Amino acid sequence: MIETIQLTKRYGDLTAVDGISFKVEPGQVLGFLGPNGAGKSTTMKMIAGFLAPTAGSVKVCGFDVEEQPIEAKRALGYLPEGAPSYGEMTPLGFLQFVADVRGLTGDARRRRLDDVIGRLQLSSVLGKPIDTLSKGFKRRVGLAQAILHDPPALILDEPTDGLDPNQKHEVRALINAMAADKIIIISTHILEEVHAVCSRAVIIAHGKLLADATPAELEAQSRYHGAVSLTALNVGAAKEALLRVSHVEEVEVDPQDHRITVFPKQGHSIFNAVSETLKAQNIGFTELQLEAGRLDEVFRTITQRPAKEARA
Ligand SMILES: Nc1ncnc2c1ncn2[C@@H]1O[C@H](COP(=O)(O)OP(=O)(O)OP(=O)(O)O)[C@@H](O)[C@H]1O
Repeated sequence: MIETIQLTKRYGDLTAVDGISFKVEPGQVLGFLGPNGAGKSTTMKMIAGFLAPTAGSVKVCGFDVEEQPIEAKRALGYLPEGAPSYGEMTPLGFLQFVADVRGLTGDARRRRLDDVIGRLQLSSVLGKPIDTLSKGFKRRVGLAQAILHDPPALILDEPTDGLDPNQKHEVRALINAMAADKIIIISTHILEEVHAVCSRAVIIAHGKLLADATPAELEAQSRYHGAVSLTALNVGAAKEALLRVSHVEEVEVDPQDHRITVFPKQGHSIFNAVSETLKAQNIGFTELQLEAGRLDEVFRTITQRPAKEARA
């Protein structure tokens, strides 16, 4: 388990991380979300033991990061933001160096090197200076060093930032493949990532923890949760008919694509009634959908609310 207890970091007058507490169990991928400057990297650096907290503590697999730093670091793989490494080294040289630092020897060392080189598909670039590699390959080298000693816990700071869609997909697939038996924390401001890899999400802003929930629970906070959306041939007629369906609170038309969203009164389900009304009145429609909720809207609402109110 990774546990942060009232974790706090102050830089002079600025409180970058303000009393953050959460737990992550094996098999969970925790998405750490927040706007720029929220305190994500600072929190991750404190979990990884790269930065001492001003107050509070972190335990990694039962080891206190400040009191038992060697044991805690042994249990942890860390990909810092931007995946920095030694640009003049080759991936092979760099990974051999990390294997030395991690104390890997003999068969285990060979097996682990083969495993990460295969898993991250690094064979074709093993002998080229890291500085000359594409962003995607650099990120893969960074991930390879993080998982080289096969740690039970992983901290990945924006692992897909700046990657193209194919590279993002590859990195997410790798995280999913490792997720079953590891504790993984990834920071991101890409909300689709939460759906793609996270079993839970923590939202922070101005250093404070504002939400800790599953993606579905967060979506359920969206005003779009339970709404019904559709495209109609005759938008005006459809809107008029939909406003008369029982338990409909509001009907919105997107000014750009003219998609209609029908909002229910609180606690009511309107999907069947919407569909039946449109059919009964011969109003042509396509793409009728029940909305799960929109994470981007929940993220905006939570992070732009005053902190006290958000935590209430
Ligand atoms: N070494 C430092 N000295 C002073 N202030 C710092 C230092 N490092 C970070 N900060 C400040 O602490 C706050 C949190 O920064 P942090 O990098 O943790 O945010 P973040 O959520 O990771 O942001 P981003 O998404 O932009 O990476 C910011 O206001 C930042 O300017």
